[in-house]
Amino acid sequence: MQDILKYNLLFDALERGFALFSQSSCGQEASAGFIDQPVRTCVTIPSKGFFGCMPVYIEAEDLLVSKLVTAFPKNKDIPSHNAIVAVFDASCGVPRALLDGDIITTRRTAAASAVATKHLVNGEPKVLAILGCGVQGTSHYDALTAMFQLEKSGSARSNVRVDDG
Ligand SMILES: NC(=O)C1=CN([C@@H]2O[C@H](COP(=O)(O)OP(=O)(O)OC[C@H]3O[C@@H](n4cnc5c(N)ncnc54)[C@H](OP(=O)(O)O)[C@@H]3O)[C@@H](O)[C@H]2O)C=CC1
Ligand SMILES: O=C(O)C1=NCCCC1
Repeated sequence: MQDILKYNLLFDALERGFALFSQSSCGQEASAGFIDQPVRTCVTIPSKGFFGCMPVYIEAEDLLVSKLVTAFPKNKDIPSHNAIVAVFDASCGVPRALLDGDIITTRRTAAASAVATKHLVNGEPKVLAILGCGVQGTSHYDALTAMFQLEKSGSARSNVRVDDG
């Protein structure tokens, strides 16, 4: 997954996916087929974290896919987020693949931020500052520096601990 899921490929795929999802969601007919993606369903594990299920039907690929993801923010020495992605054939319902979802979560999230920034930013961004050097802090640095020609970029661990209750 590390070798396959390059940011430049992800940027293009996400832009196409977001456009199709938006068209499908407002009932527009898209020649590239529709996407049916309900909001993630979550089960809460009290004071520990959550377990989320993220299904989608992608007509153009004839695929049914679901990510299953856990977020246990208090994990120490093991990742706080863990995921698998199950892929089924939408023509017959047969399972086709079970993928490690960790790199997919790490990079897709950051690539989505980079694509959103490209469309929302006013002008060409020059400076990037990231607070926090966890998995997403690091992947956002990689994705945003891959997307933009920045003059200054950096990330830092926060000395301020937010009280998470
Ligand atoms: N929308 C999406 O698709 C996704 C969203 N996420 C969300 O992004 C966030 C980051 O995830 P990820 O990077 O994987 O998690 P990590 O556990 O790898 O990193 C957590 C980050 O938060 C900081 N942090 C944790 N607790 C505190 C605190 N009490 N006060 C201040 N900083 C704190 C850590 O700082 P330090 O290193 O100094 O401890 C670290 O930078 C989470 O909220 C996660 O749920 C994640 C994946 C996908
Ligand atoms: O959308 C995702 O993927 C995730 N969102 C919140 C944290 C878990 C993964």
